Amino acid sequence: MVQLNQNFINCIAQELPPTLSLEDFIASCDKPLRPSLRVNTLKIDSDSFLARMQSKGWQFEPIPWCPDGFWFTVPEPVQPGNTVEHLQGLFYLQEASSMLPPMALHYDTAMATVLDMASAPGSKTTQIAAMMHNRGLLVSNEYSSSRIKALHANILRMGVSNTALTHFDARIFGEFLYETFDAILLDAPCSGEGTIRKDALALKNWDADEIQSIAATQRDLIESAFLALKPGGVLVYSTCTLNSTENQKVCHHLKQTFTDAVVFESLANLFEGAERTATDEGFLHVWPQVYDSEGFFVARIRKTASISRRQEPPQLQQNFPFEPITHKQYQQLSDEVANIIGVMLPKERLWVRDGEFWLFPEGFVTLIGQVRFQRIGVKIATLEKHGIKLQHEAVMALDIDATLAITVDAAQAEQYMMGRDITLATTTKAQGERVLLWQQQVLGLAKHLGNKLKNQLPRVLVRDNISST
Ligand SMILES: C[S@@+](CC[C@H](N)C(=O)[O-])C[C@H]1O[C@@H](n2cnc3c(N)ncnc32)[C@H](O)[C@@H]1O
Repeated sequence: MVQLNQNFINCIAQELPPTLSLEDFIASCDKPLRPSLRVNTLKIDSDSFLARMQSKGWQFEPIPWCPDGFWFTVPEPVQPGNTVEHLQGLFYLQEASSMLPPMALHYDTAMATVLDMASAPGSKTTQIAAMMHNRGLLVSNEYSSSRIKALHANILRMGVSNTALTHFDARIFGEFLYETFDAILLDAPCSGEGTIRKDALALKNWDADEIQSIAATQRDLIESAFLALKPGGVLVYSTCTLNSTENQKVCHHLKQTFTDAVVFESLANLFEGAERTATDEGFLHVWPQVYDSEGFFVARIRKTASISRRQEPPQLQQNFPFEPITHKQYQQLSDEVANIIGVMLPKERLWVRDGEFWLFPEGFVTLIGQVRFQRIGVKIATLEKHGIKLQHEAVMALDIDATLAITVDAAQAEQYMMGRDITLATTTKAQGERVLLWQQQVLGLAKHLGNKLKNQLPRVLVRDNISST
C-alpha cells in the first residue's frame, strides 16, 4: 500500500491542473507500473526483436512516444533481466516516460557532440547512443561513484562505442567545456515524486525544505548546461518529479538569467497525444494517471545566442595517458581483428595506453586536455605475452562479420552465459579465438580448441540463472 505524506498531498492538490483530479492521482499512485522496455537498435531492429520474443510468448504494446519502446508481458516464470537476450544487449528495461527526454532531444536536433550531464545507470545515455547510431561523440557524466559501475556495465552490454565517461559534479561543465555541445540532456537529480508507483515508500518522508535545496542544485546545473551548449544548440531538462519548484521554476530561472538567449520550444507535437500533458510554455508535465506511467517533466530549450564566460578559461591538463597508435602496432592489431571479426578499424581513432588498444569516439581528440575522462570509447584489445587479445566489449560493440563466427544453440548459449566450456559433437581443426553467435546475435568470445569451445566470457558477466526460453 502506497504511503503518501499529507504535506505532499497538499502540495500536489495545488499543483494539479484543473483538468485532473486529486482522487485519480492518488489512485494511480497505488497502481503497479506496466513493465516496459526499449529495443536496442544498435543491435537489432524492433520488428526482428518483437518476432523473436513473440515466438516465446512475450506480448507487446507500442509506447506512443518512442518507436522502439514497448509495454510488455512475459509468460511465467520468465524474468526479463535474466534472459540471454538481455545479456546480449538486445533491450533495456526502461520505464516508458523515461524514454521521453531523449526523444525530445533528438527531435529535429543536430547530434554530433552530445553531453548527458547526469547519466547513471544509463537508460537515456544508451538511448541517445542508439539515436546517434554510435556515431559522433557522447560525453556521459555521473557524479556518484557507486552509480558509475552500473552505467559502465550498461554501456558495455548495449554495445555503445561513441561514449566518453566522466565523473564530475556537473556544475563544472559550463566553464570546462564552454559552448562545446550541439545537444545536452540534463536529467537532473530530483525528489523523485514521479517514481511512487515503483517505490511505495518513496514519499513517506517528503519534505518541502528538501525540495528547495534540490532546486538550488538544479538551478546551478541548468546554468552550467546552458553555458556548455553551443549557440543554436538544444538543451533538454527533465526530472522524474512533479512539483513546479524543481520543474517549471528551474526553467524560468534560466530564462531570467540568460533572457533572450533562452527560447522554450514546444513539445506539444512531439507525438500524438502530447498536447494532453503540455503546459502553456510547451513543457511536458506527465502526471502518472494520464498515460498510465511514471510521473515526468520534460522541457526543450534552445540557445539562440552566445553567453559570455563567467571565468577565465581553465588551463589545459597535461599528461594525457594515451598515444596515437603507431603504424607497426596498427598492422599487428588490424591483422588480428580482421582474422577474428572481419572489421577494418579506422587508424585515426585508435590510441594506445599500457599495452591496451582503444577505439575513441569520432571527434574526441578536440576534448583532449580539457577535462579528465574515466573511460573513452571501447577497449579493443590488449597486448599479451602470446600476442594481441581481443576484448569482449569490442565484439559487443563492433559490427562483426558473422561468417567468421560460430553459431551455437539455445542450450549452448545458456552454458556459455553460465561461464562453462562447450563440448563439440565433432572434432575439427582448432580455429583459435572466435565470436559465438546465438540467433544471429553476439554472445561473446570463445577459443575453438578443436573438440570444445573454451569460455572467454569475463567472470563479472557470468550468471547462474539464465534462460534462453
Ligand atoms: C535522475 S538520475 C539520472 C538517470 C539517468 N539519466 C538514466 O536515465 O539512467 C540523476 C543522476 O544525477 C546524479 N547527480 C547527483 N548530483 C549530481 C551532480 N551535482 N552532478 C552530476 N550528476 C549528479 C545522481 O547520482 C543520479 O545518478
